[in-house]
Amino acid sequence: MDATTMALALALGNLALCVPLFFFTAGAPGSPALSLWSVARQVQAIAWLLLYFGALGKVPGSLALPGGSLLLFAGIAIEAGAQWEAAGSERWRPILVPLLCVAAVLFLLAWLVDETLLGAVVYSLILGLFYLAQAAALAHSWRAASILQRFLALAIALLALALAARGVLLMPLPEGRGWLSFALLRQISLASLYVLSLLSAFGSLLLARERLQQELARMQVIDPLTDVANRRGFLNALAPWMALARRPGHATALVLLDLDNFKRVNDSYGHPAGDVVLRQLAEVCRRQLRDSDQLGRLTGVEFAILLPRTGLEEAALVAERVRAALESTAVKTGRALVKLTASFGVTTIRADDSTVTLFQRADQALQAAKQAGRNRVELAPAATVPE
Ligand SMILES: Nc1nc2c(ncn2[C@@H]2O[C@H](COP(=O)(O)OP(=O)(O)OP(=O)(O)O)[C@@H](O)[C@H]2O)c(=O)[nH]1
Repeated sequence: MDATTMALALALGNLALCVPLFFFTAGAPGSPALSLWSVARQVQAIAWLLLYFGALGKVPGSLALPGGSLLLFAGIAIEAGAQWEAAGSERWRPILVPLLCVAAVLFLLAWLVDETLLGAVVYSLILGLFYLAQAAALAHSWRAASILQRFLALAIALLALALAARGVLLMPLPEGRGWLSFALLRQISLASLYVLSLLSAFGSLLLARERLQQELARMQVIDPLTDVANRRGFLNALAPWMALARRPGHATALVLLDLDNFKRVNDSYGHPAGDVVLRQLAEVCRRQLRDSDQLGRLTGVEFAILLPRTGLEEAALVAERVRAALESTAVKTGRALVKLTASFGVTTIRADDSTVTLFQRADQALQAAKQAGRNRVELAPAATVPE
């Protein structure tokens, strides 16, 4: 494919992507990353159109070539920014415009000095660099990344290097050497750019879908207010420990905790302030626990803590630690400092327990703590047979 046909193909391809994207984001505003990505693709579509009409002679080359190239830099840099945004980092924001300005100045200088050689060198290097920034965003959380994300990071990085290789090799070997001719380098660079554009377009769409699926799966087991496991998530985490409790020597404890007199917080400061207090107190509890422990929100202001490989007395100490941490915490809401306490019921899983009997026993201990004056830890009676 020659460069003119490729410019047309990429212009039409990007336009065909932008139109449904426009209606998609207009119907239901998507994430900032998706909106940004949509802008990036619009800018790339205009860039390719300009380059195409420039190649046809419909727009003067002195305008189309630098104008199209600068727009292309901007489109690909914004696309890299969208990938960083999707990766949860905002650090790209303050550097985008200065980086683009430096790229524009470098390219224009190179192009003015020597359009064919130096201009092509800087053009390839800048495009390669911006695509490498995209690959870096995809590789950012490598351990947590899906197979698709890892593949895209590697493929985009390799193609970006192939694109930049032209820039690196053109300076020392302007005529090429042996089989590595100038024409071949140009073909490799054009093909890399074409595949990069398609790969990052389809890859980004698939990644967006994959992230949505992961978010939906997460929402099924995570409480959105406190960001700890919800009832379903907690019961999922509990299930294997219920099974393990049938084997001797594997004590696992369950602690139920209920915030005391929470209704007063809502009544005095309003429900939104109550939400803030609830969120912060959940965080206080979480900070007192090990990574292997599991905190869950069962209902309104009732939480549960699963303590694997923990006996009754040790669990009582953990509960006491959480109780003391809550008691000493003052949460600042808009209008006041709120101090709250919680009551705790502690038990361990028994070999013949079902979740119903387990929670009943922990709840009885919790109610005993409430009746004994709140802000205390009560233990369920220890099992008469070894646990
Ligand atoms: N702000 C806020 N309040 C909630 C939420 N879920 C439950 N609540 C409130 O928490 C309060 C729980 O009240 P109860 O558990 O019946 O009683 P309490 O006032 O905590 O008193 P005791 O449990 O008897 O110590 C109710 O007023 C609920 O409306 C929530 O997500 N946000």
